[in-house]
Amino acid sequence: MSPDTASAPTPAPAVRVSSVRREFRSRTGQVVALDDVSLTVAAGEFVSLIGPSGCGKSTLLRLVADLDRPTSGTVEVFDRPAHVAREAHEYGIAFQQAGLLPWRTVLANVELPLELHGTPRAARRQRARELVDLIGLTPFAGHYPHQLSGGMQQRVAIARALAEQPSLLLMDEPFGALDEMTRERMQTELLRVRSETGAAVVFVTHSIPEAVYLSDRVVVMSARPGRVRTIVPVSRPAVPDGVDAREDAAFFADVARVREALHGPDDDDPGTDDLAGAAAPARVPATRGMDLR
Ligand SMILES: Nc1ncnc2c1ncn2[C@@H]1O[C@H](COP(=O)(O)OP(=O)(O)OP(=O)(O)O)[C@@H](O)[C@H]1O
Repeated sequence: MSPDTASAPTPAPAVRVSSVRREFRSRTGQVVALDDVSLTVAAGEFVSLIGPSGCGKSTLLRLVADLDRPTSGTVEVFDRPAHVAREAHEYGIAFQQAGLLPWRTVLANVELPLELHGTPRAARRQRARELVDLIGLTPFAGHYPHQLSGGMQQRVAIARALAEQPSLLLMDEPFGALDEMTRERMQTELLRVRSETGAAVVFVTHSIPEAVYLSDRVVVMSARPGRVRTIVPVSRPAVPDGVDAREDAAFFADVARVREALHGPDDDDPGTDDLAGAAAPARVPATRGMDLR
């Protein structure tokens, strides 16, 4: 049984993944990327997926996004099959590469989904201006992607993902390519944008501190075949104005809990995956591909 089945489901969760298995066939044989994965994400909740490289985080996100279909099991978004939710433009997607169109300005990139779905010109321009303002790039609205820093490009990608007022944002390592300072600013920005929009977020990351800082819950996955190993609720205490939550003792305690969950004693097969450091002391991680600062 998945650890998530213990939590009481709300009437219309943003995401409900039930007993999902995803197998791939390749020249070298069959790969079981996900096995018996169940997960519920409440409306408005921020959930991060973390786990060793190849454990199926992106595969799970792609299934939720209806970019792929499970071999067995079901994926529902707001109580509807994922493909129905996608057709209803229920969610926005931002991946590691900002994926902006180089020949379109910031404003025109943000407008793109609205244009594709037939929103009249004046309405889409107004919405794009609001979003560009929300991400603090109004002075750059007429710039082209190559005139922006990596962090700015990522902000544009997030604004574009928000264009259709999605109730669910799916993000796959959106800050992975950014330097540390920009990344921290973007994390703060994302929390602000999310609190203004009320969207649920499913966020894939390799960084334990990033997952803890952003999330209400951190889903720790085991190495292939990917399963939900455990789900760590994050305490997120209120901190006084001017204090960064990343400097709070509760933050460090939660980081340690996620780290211990990743390297816990219940590792099924520690010798064959990227959690080769599973037997090492929890605070001396040796996980390849993980950012364990
Ligand atoms: N289209 C595909 N065909 C064959 N195998 C695939 C395909 N997509 C993913 N896989 C395999 O499924 C497993 C899970 O891949 P996935 O990209 O979901 O992992 P991940 O946890 O996101 O990895 P990373 O952290 O390195 O990005 C891997 O072994 C991968 O090689």
